[in-house]
Amino acid sequence: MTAALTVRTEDLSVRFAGVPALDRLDLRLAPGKIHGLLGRNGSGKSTLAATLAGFRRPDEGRVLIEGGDLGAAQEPYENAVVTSRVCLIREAGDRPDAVPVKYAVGLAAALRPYWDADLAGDLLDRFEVPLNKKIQKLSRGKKSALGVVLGLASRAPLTIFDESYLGMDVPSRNLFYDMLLADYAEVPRTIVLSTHLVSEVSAMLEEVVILDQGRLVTQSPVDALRGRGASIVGPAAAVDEFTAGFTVLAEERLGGTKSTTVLGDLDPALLAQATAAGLEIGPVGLQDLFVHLTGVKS
Ligand SMILES: Nc1ncnc2c1ncn2[C@@H]1O[C@H](COP(=O)(O)OP(=O)(O)OP(=O)(O)O)[C@@H](O)[C@H]1O
Repeated sequence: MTAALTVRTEDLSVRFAGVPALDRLDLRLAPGKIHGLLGRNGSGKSTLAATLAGFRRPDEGRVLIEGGDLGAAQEPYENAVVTSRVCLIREAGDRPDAVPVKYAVGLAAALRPYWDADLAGDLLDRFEVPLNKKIQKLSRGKKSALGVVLGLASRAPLTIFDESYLGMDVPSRNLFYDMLLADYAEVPRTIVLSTHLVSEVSAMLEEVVILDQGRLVTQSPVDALRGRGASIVGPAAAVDEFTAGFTVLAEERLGGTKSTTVLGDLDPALLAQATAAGLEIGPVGLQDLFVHLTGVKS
């Protein structure tokens, strides 16, 4: 039985040639949740994922992984007990690729204490990954699918997918999301999905970490983040009148109807005013908040 792990970073910095890729990060990833690790290109997501998985030694500060059958907090770097329980799947693969798929599957089965062979077989069938083909001869999408299979079937108490599924086409990615949710419901564990494609994964996430230029912008449950703003939909003139004075995150117009996403709290008096004006109030989209918080100009 997999028991989810808790991850903490304390004052974590990683530098390349003196330039910080991660800058004094203090984080806590709660056990048994699906976390989104979000940030623009170059924000430090892959560096953080690699450091959490023990692939990289921090330059300052530390990573601590605890709970489950690990018990007290331990650092992952050069620690085989921790790293056998932490599965990082990256687009690059990190596997020998002049060997058939079945070799990589056998290796994972030998190294992963919670490996589920039935699940692996089922997923290889569903993603149509041929067991006897050499990994280097697989298409990019099938290589990604192999990574997804190894990540899910490892049932590692901390499983990190670092944009490893982006090589797959949309139906395969949707299958990955479905299989991830189904297996996570059966065997809860701590999952991290690193991505800049926020809208695609936002419905699955329970908590998010947003990085920008190696620094922590925010760490928050998704619901709390969505509560930081609202979308107002209705007749364009009424929406414009109501949203004047708010920070506008996004606007969309279809004929006479407009949807404006704003930052800020809507108290009960404002909500009543909106209803009286015939406006509908909805939650703010994670993508809009992400764009705002990381300063992307749309
Ligand atoms: N091996 C390396 N050598 C030198 N600099 C690196 C190395 N790996 C990452 N960096 C730098 O560290 C910073 C963070 O990169 P990282 O790959 O962690 O970002 P990312 O958020 O995963 O980006 P992307 O979404 O583009 O994959 C970038 O400025 C990058 O150029």
